[in-house]
Amino acid sequence: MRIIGVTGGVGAGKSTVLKVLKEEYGAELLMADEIGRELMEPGAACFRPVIEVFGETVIGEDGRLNRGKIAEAVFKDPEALKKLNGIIHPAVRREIERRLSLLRMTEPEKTAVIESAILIEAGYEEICPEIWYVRADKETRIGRLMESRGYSREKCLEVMANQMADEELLARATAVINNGGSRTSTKEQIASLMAL
Ligand SMILES: CC(C)(COP(=O)(O)OP(=O)(O)OC[C@H]1O[C@@H](n2cnc3c(N)ncnc32)[C@H](O)[C@@H]1O)[C@@H](O)C(=O)NCCC(=O)NCCS
Ligand SMILES: Nc1ncnc2c1ncn2[C@@H]1O[C@H](COP(=O)(O)OP(=O)(O)OP(=O)(O)O)[C@@H](O)[C@H]1O
Repeated sequence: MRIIGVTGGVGAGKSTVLKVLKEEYGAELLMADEIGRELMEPGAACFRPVIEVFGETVIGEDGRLNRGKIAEAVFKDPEALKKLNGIIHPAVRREIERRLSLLRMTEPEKTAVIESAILIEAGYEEICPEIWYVRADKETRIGRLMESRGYSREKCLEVMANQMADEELLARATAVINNGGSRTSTKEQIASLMAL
């Protein structure tokens, strides 16, 4: 089974690359933030531990965790982010490894893609022989995020400040996808990498 790790900063285009890998190459997607989201639902493994650290005030009116409130707390405070990561990452990692072993048994011919904005920080180099770094310059990313998600410039900068620098990601990646241009150009780069 080919295992590819896809990383890149907020708004760089990871989801866009993943969509191509799934639709055109039948890849199986393992997205850390989506799995993290599932594990934070009421009754799931991380729900209570998060409340124990951040207090009852992070429970929303619908009884689920208020992600906006948690984001406000952690992206301004590296210590709080560390605590949140300490709860979410081990649980996400276990779930990803469980899904990978299942895939290895049932669909070994498939390509599995693990995606996270903080793939390297969270230690996934250990299980991903390939690390693809999806890249676009800061202003392009901010412009896209403001338009598509309604993020403020300040929010983009806050999240970026908590992510690994471009130079370090370039040094650690086994391949780089430049997503600062057109979607067609990105698809062509993916095609070259998939042909390897
Ligand atoms: C802080 C939380 C609750 C905010 O949720 P919210 O729905 O508002 O935003 P979302 O999850 O889409 O995150 C927005 C962006 O922030 C960045 N980000 C998320 N978690 C982290 C982190 N731990 N460190 C650095 N950047 C992060 C990513 O680029 C992400 O796309 C959520 O991001 C979270 O639980 N993060 C910790 C878990 C984690 O590490 N997830 C995997 C990161 S991909
Ligand atoms: N080559 C491109 N040209 C134009 N728009 C793009 C391109 N690539 C991505 N986008 C748009 O930019 C936005 C951010 O891209 P995407 O959601 O793929 O980023 P991401 O890396 O997954 O972000 P996050 O870390 O927050 O999950 C989206 O609205 C997407 O449609």
